[in-house]
Amino acid sequence: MTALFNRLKETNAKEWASYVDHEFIRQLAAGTLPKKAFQTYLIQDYLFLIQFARAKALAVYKSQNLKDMHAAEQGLAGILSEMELHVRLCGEWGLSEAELEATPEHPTTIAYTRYVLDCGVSGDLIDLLVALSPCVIGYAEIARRIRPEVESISGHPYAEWVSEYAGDAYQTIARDTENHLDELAKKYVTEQRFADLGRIFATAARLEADFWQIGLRASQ
Ligand SMILES: Cc1ncc(C[n+]2csc(CCO)c2C)c(N)n1
Repeated sequence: MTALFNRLKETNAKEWASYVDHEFIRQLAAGTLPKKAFQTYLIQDYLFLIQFARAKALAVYKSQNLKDMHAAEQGLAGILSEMELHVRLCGEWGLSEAELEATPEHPTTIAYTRYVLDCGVSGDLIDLLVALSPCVIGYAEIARRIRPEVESISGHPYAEWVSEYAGDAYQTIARDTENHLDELAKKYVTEQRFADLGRIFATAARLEADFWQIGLRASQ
């Protein structure tokens, strides 16, 4: 069987494309995305990452062995370091960490994060990791693809954001995440189960596309 993650992507190609080829990303890559769109997105992303840190902690709870726990631990460490970027950029715009945390969550932020948490609470570790996979692996794919365009524009306004995700540290986390999911799938995922996991994957990819839309809507 093709490795699980690639198979999920191929089976849900439309939802995947709506996420990784979103208009927000096209404008971001070209450097034309309005600042208001990016700022609105990044503040919501900070709130999103707080919930995703909880989801990684839930992955520890759902793990039955140390290997799976370490993988969740690495994911949690990745989120905490990613949030330093958010705090720094928002600080440059005059927003404190306390103000960030006091910002109300957008309905899409609530929908996406609570959906993922519920996949983990009501399902097993694989359900949870599949719900998390578009987020972790999608950003690595997006950043790799747009990096040449971003680097060709001097003084690109979003260069720091892109280099965070295109950098070796993050690319390695994303590759490890994909390999870990594929290994678990080889052991535990049957053909019957694949359809259920596909629905989780497609929902998470659609919610990622909606998440970009939070930013675009704010600048219209
Ligand atoms: C909406 C949204 N989707 C994905 C990411 C990317 N992301 C989420 S958690 C994490 C660290 C994984 O170890 C990364 C890179 C994001 N920031 N916001």
